[in-house]
This record gives sequence, C-alpha cells and structure tokens, in this order.
Amino acid sequence: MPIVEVRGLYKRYGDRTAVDGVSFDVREGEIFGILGSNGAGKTTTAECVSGLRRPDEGTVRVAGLDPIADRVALTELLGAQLQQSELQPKMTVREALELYASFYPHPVDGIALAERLGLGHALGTRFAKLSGGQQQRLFIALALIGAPRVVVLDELTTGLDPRGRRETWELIEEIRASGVTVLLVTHFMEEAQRLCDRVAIFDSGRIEALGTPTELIDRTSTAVVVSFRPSASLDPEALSALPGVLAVRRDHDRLVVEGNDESVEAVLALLAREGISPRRLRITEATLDDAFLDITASEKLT
Ligand SMILES: Nc1ncnc2c1ncn2[C@@H]1O[C@H](COP(=O)(O)OP(=O)(O)OP(=O)(O)O)[C@@H](O)[C@H]1O
Repeated sequence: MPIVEVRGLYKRYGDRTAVDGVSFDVREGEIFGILGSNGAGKTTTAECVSGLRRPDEGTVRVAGLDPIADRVALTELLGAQLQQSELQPKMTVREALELYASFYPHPVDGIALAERLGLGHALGTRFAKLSGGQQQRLFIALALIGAPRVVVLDELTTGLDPRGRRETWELIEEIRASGVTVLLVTHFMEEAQRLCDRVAIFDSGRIEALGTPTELIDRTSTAVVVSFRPSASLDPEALSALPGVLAVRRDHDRLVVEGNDESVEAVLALLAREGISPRRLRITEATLDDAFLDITASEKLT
C-alpha cells in the first residue's frame, strides 16, 4: 500500500507551469527521492504533498487523506522540515522543541529526540548561535516531534560541509530504520544514490524516470568506463569492434573505452590475446550523476 499517492498533479504560477502532470507513489517505510535541477518543480510537488500548496489539477493522498481538505488530520501524520526563516533567531533549542511539541496531540519526548539527534548539549543554545549542521538537526527534530508517519525533507544538506552532510545522511537512515517514510527533495546525486530506495527524476515539471538508483544507472548508455595505458601499441579500431563498446577515445597516453560489463570482459580478453598489459588499469562504474545527465539530456534531444 502506498502511503503517498500523487496522480496527474499540475501546478501553475501565472503562465509558468511548475508541475506538469506528475504521478508517483511512495511506499510506506521507504526513502523516496525527488531529484532534479533548479526549477524542475521538486519543491512545488513536495509542498502539494505537505498541504502547503493547492494543486491546480490532480489528486494527492497521504495515508488516504487529502492534504488540503484534511489539513488538521494530516498534521498528525506528516512532518515537514521548516525553512530557516521560520524560526526566531533568539529561540533556544529547548524552546523550539517545546513550542512545536505543543502543536501536536501525541508528540514524542523532545529532549530524548534532541539527544538522539546529537543536540542534547545544545538545548540552551539560541537558534542563531547553532552551527549549520546543528540547525539542520533541529529542523529534522521539529519535523519528527509530532511522531509522524511521513517526513518531507527539502534540500536538507544544502550548505553543509561534507562531514555535516554525512552525519545528516546517517540521521535520515536512522529515521527510516525507525519506520518513518521519508520524502527527500535533493539535487545532490550522491545523496540520492546513498540514501534513496527509489528516486523520481524531475525535469521541467515532469518525471522523466523513476526507479531504484541501480535501475536508473543500469539504463544509462555508458554503464562502465575502462581506461589503461597499453604496454604496446594497440589499434583503437580493434577496441571499437568489441561487443558492448560504445566509444573509444585517447586521453594522452591512455585509452578510454566506454561500454558495459560485457565490454570490460571483451577488452581484457583482447589485451590478453595480444599480449598487451593494461598499465594503470581503471574501471569505473556509472553513478546516478551519469544516469541523471543521460536521462535529462536525452529528453532535451527529443
Ligand atoms: N511562488 C512562486 N511564484 C511564481 N513562480 C514560482 C513560485 N514558486 C516556484 N516558482 C517557479 O516554478 C518553477 C518550479 O519551482 P520549484 O521551486 O518547484 O522547483 P525546484 O525544482 O524545487 O527548484 P529549486 O531546486 O531551485 O528549489 C520554477 O520555475 C520557479 O521559478
């Protein structure tokens, strides 16, 4: 049973179509990523799920509730991350937790939550004095304080340093492990590949691809790149003719072969037959980043 269902969602701002007929389901207990470049319609979609924007067309259901018509009931089961401007700079962590707990009928213990999120020692610290990472943790805490079944996290790690980002990823994994469904809006492919069970790639208000990160990576034309410095001269044409090879190029004294698993085996077999050793051999697999560029670029060509 999906916990979030979006069907035929349209949202326009004046004559600009921000969301252009989007449909997807989020399964209970998964981390579902909404990915896309700036202006792709990610935030607008997340806001429609959270009940912060009214769709122009289409339906949104969260655990069977209409986020606009059933707004009060929705707040009991959906937690959304706040934007920075929504917290008073002078409010302490403890005050923020108490204030937000008062909005919900069955809040969790705010102090225990703060401790779980590594904010136990910062309860008396004012919001403005928290580090970027601590502020993000507080936003996660406030999204979780009402004991939601679903949390919507939008660009949570933007502006964090690599350590802060990794710590936040671990927190999100813990949230999922506790049974909460996470809708994660991001434009960081590494983040999505690491965290998300499934992702929807948005481009110009539409979903161009949806699947697990592995499925999307497998769909990219170049799944694997092999590069090496041949110990003796080798005709690139011989490489181009091998099964699965999509492209061969020279990069200084290296040969770079783009292809798939089949082409890796074929390249290595050819080198063995010719008695050529592949010096400084590197085999790199495509990432979600490659898949994203491939998917959004091919859409632009059609
Ligand atoms: N309140 C608004 N009024 C007018 N246009 C808007 C409004 N909010 C968003 N837009 C426009 O709608 C489009 C989609 O915006 P949205 O914020 O949903 O995209 P996004 O994928 O979240 O982008 P970003 O990563 O930049 O936040 C953009 O072209 C944006 O300029």
